Amino acid sequence: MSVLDEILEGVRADLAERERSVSLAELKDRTRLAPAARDAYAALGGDKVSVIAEVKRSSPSKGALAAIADPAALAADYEAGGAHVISVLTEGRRFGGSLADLAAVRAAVDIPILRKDFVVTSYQLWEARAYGADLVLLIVAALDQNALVSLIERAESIGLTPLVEVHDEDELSRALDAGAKIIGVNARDLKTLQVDREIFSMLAPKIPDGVIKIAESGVRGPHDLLAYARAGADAVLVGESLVTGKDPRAAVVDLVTAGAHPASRLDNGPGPERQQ
Ligand SMILES: O=C(O)c1ccccc1NCC(=O)[C@H](O)[C@H](O)COP(=O)(O)O
Repeated sequence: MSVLDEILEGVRADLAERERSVSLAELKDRTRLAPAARDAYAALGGDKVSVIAEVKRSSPSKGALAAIADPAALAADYEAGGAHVISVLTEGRRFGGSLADLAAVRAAVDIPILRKDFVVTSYQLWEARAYGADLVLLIVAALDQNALVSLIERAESIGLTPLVEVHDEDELSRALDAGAKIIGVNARDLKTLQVDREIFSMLAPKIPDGVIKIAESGVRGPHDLLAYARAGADAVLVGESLVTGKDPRAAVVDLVTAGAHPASRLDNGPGPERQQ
């Protein structure tokens, strides 16, 4: 069984528990109290390289990373540092996250929030909206094509912006066939946990203009952001190096500053926002 399969097994068990305690109808009712979804395309599709800063306590690859007693305070620091989107890991068993983290972060920041989890049913999309997310991660490797297409459609229909994650060419063509408008290329292979930053450079040229390209994982500092940017990234998603550093806010400032530098866009052509 791969690491991803093990994670999915736990996710399905936890999901079944939540479905027993909160009905879908109740969840849909709760979404009426949630603030209107923020515009993720505006946050990610500008002419600078955007920064998605992640609230990440632990991971299957590294174990415990940071205690993060107050995820709202960390997210507020990220926002003060200029982050464009906050990613909140809500998976509990391997990442130490929760929907309570998502709600706390929603109450603390005004920028869009990504629910980062292993979504396998539309129930989780309603949860994401009910707890204040604006974007939701859909991992191609975790879904068959019918499920991927229907989750993208359902997410969009309830106001969530899907970020569709791929790791190889086959997954990329499935994401494009399914109509993904924001694609995250994860340098981490979720089956082996190996990180290979070159995967982004290999896949980015195959992603059509007008689709937002996000480089996920392995960003240790501005030099990695710049390398991803030169390979065509519109945004980077950063977790470990922010939560393990001494000053997450200053680290975000450094990334945002690098992303705003004209050199970061040299080989990149116009950003999605500036295309017709
Ligand atoms: O981080 C892991 O070990 C991991 C293992 C299995 C599935 C997903 C995993 N991480 C999720 C992510 O994609 C990252 O949290 C995100 O891209 C940030 O990566 P990093 O900056 O390298 O922490």
